[in-house]
Amino acid sequence: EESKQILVLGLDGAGKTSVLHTLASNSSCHSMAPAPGFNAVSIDAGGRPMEFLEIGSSELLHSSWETHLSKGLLLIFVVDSADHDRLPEAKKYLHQLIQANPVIPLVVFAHKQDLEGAYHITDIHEALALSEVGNDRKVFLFGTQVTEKAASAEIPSIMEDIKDLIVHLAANGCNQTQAHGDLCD
Ligand SMILES: Nc1nc2c(ncn2[C@@H]2O[C@H](COP(=O)(O)OP(=O)(O)OP(=O)(O)O)[C@@H](O)[C@H]2O)c(=O)[nH]1
Ligand SMILES: [Mg+2]
Repeated sequence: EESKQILVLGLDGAGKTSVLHTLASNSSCHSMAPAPGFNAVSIDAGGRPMEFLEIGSSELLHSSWETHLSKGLLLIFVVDSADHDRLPEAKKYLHQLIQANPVIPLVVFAHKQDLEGAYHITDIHEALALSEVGNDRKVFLFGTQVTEKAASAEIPSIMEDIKDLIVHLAANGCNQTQAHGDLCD
């Protein structure tokens, strides 16, 4: 059986790899690049491996992204909260992605909160039209940052909390087959 993946997506430069590194710190993990534009990281979560797959946004145009989305456990979407000009593009991209899977839980990282002018999560919620991502979907939104100072120190507690949530969602989240049963109530 194919292992289920947690997908890490977002526009180029949004901070996908940085977020993955932070989630992986304090855990045993190994990473590899299965193909250009792909970055696979396996993180040990209490003895249970969790597979993360970062896919570069340019790869999605010519790869099997719909298959990845339809089979994924969870979608992590990273957005640069300070890059106001590209928010419409990020919104369009996100809505295109989630069309491929009406129930995959969505965790949005309103990232780079340390930057001046970064939008707060309420503005990001609006800009990405998160109220329109579907009624059958669990949606979470966090303001995050990975500064160099933080990278050298302990994993920020918000990241620990998000990681706990991701572990929980990955273990209990709805996928398409479960959605037809009663496991998602
Ligand atoms: N200020 C600030 N910069 C960040 C933060 N997170 C990442 N960056 C910077 O943003 C740039 C892109 O980060 P990556 O993690 O490589 O982004 P990515 O989405 O993986 O990029 P690609 O894989 O190239 O599409 C790098 O220069 C990071 O140092 C953050 O929280 N705050
Ligand atoms: Mg990257």
